[in-house]
Amino acid sequence: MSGPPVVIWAPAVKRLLRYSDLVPCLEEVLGQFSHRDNAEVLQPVRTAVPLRKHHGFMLSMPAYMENRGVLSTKLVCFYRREEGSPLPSTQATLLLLDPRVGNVKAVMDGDVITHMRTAAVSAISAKLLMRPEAQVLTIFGTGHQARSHYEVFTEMFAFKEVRVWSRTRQRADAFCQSVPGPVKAFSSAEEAARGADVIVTVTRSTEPVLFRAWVKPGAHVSAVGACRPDWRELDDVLMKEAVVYVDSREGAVAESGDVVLSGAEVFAELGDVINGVKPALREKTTVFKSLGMGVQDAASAQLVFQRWETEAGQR
Ligand SMILES: NC(=O)C1=CN([C@@H]2O[C@H](COP(=O)(O)OP(=O)(O)OC[C@H]3O[C@@H](n4cnc5c(N)ncnc54)[C@H](O)[C@@H]3O)[C@@H](O)[C@H]2O)C=CC1
Ligand SMILES: O=C(O)C1=NCCCC1
Repeated sequence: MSGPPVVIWAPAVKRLLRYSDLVPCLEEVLGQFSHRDNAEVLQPVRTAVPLRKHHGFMLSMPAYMENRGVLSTKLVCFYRREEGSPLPSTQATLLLLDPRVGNVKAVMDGDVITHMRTAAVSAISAKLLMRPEAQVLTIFGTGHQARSHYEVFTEMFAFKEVRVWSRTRQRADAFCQSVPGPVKAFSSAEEAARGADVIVTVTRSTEPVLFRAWVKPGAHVSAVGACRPDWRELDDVLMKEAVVYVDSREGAVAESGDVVLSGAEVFAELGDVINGVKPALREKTTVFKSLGMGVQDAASAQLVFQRWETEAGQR
């Protein structure tokens, strides 16, 4: 019989997970995913259960990496919240199992993992697809993902200017005051976007907030919100004119309103670029449409658990 699972909650996950470990680990995992070799990664398209009464969805995100011996599933609920609602818009819990016997080894907070692994994957997209001379980063949104994206983008790259846009100036100002480095607050999305080399959209919008007319030719856009087939963050023109990269083709055609409703062609997965199978067209305007993958959570949970075991062994 196996013992009960350990519980590793948000403060411990935050202490144990570092971008310097996460980014190279996820880069490797994205490449493995795109090989479509079942011994490397098995990840069915996630299921979404609508919580109609509560204006939300529960996603179930299993993944198995046979070669690494990692089996996990994340349950994440996300909601359309009224502005100013005290309730969280996303809540996640992760189960890490022993694939040999099927017992749950750890129950982990999934929020910190979701914030950090999503931002880390966007940073990988920027590393691969932004122009080397990129100087200006713009973030649309001021929530959890905005913060984690700010953290990893400023840790990995040396932008000369960072901008943030929110629908209210107050929230943009509050974001600027809460982060360690200089950020310019914008109350006009257009002004925040014009001239930016990299634009990260991390909003809960269901309508386009970023338009091709505002995007500098050759810029890189990492589009992280709009994770339902009828939700949008980017307009049709941007989707059709840019070269579109995704985390998973199956996920993008099933879940991305920006891809499905625009009719844009998906050029490649990030993993295809990492594997050298598809080029990184840095000179073109590029969009990375992120939806999130169970295998990103699985690899992150393994990193947390390994560090937790090391710490436990030292106690
Ligand atoms: N691609 C992925 O792997 C993941 C995507 N997400 C998605 O990323 C987005 C952001 O997530 P969090 O930062 O955790 O949410 P959050 O609730 O912490 O922040 C959302 C931000 O969007 C803004 N916002 C809300 N409605 C808006 C509208 N109509 N127009 C413009 N801005 C609006 C809010 O003011 C806030 O700044 C959500 O859409 C979420 O579903 C979340 C986790 C993973
Ligand atoms: O991958 C995830 O985790 C999520 N993706 C879409 C929205 C909520 C969380």
